[in-house]
Amino acid sequence: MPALIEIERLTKRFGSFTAVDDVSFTVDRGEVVGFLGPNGAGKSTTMKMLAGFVTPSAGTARVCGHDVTDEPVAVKRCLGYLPEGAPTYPEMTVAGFLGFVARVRGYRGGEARDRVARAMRLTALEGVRLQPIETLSKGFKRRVGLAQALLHDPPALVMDEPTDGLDPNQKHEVRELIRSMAPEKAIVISTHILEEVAAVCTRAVIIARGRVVVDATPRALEAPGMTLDEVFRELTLGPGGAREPELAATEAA
Ligand SMILES: Nc1ncnc2c1ncn2[C@@H]1O[C@H](COP(=O)(O)OP(=O)(O)OP(=O)(O)O)[C@@H](O)[C@H]1O
Repeated sequence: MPALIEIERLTKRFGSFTAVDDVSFTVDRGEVVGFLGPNGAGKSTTMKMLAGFVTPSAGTARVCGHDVTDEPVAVKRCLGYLPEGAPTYPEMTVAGFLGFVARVRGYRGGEARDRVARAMRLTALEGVRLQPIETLSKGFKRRVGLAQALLHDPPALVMDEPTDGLDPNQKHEVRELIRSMAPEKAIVISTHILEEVAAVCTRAVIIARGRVVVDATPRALEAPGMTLDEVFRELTLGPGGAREPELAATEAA
């Protein structure tokens, strides 16, 4: 059976600048892949292509067997996506926003209420359910983003820095949540926190300058007597290790 997430020679060019360059990897049910790389390496762009927000320039990606370009609606049904910064509608209450997401996803009546209640329970949002999102702390806003990604209980989850902005307790809770969901799902998380990889990931894919430089278990990475931190620096530093396109054409993402 094919993996739930399949990325095959995926490439994204913005003008003459190649942000994602021939990236391939797969994620099976039960795997949590930590997607690592320095700023500007191409992590968010890869995730946006998986979620259908950016069109690939070349290559393909499939989620639950559906092609991200040819079958975008089918992909969205089986994918939960937490974008960077977790954009929401700030003036809506938590319950109002999640109810709206439930309706967009096609749930009505009791089922919609149950889905919203479950998503709020998983992300511990019940206490702020009637609060406008703009009045929440950064960590709680992030959890609202997480709740909308989990609402339809998708088999594939792609999360762009899920613990960004959370305090240590909240980080722990989100990692526990990811761990508890892992057996049933294929999960990709991007992160800059290397300890997170050891804590929740079964595999690490390191990307630099748009290209995959490592795809291995966290344990295999540490094996040659180096910490993950040292391995990361060695693989991603160097000419152009962290980069921004100087004259790259922009494209609305
Ligand atoms: N819409 C766009 N137009 C032009 N260049 C873009 C666009 N989106 C991203 N880029 C460039 O592509 C490169 C990869 O960006 P991306 O956001 O994918 O990196 P990242 O690995 O997620 O970085 P970070 O860790 O800082 O979030 C960067 O150099 C970025 O400036």
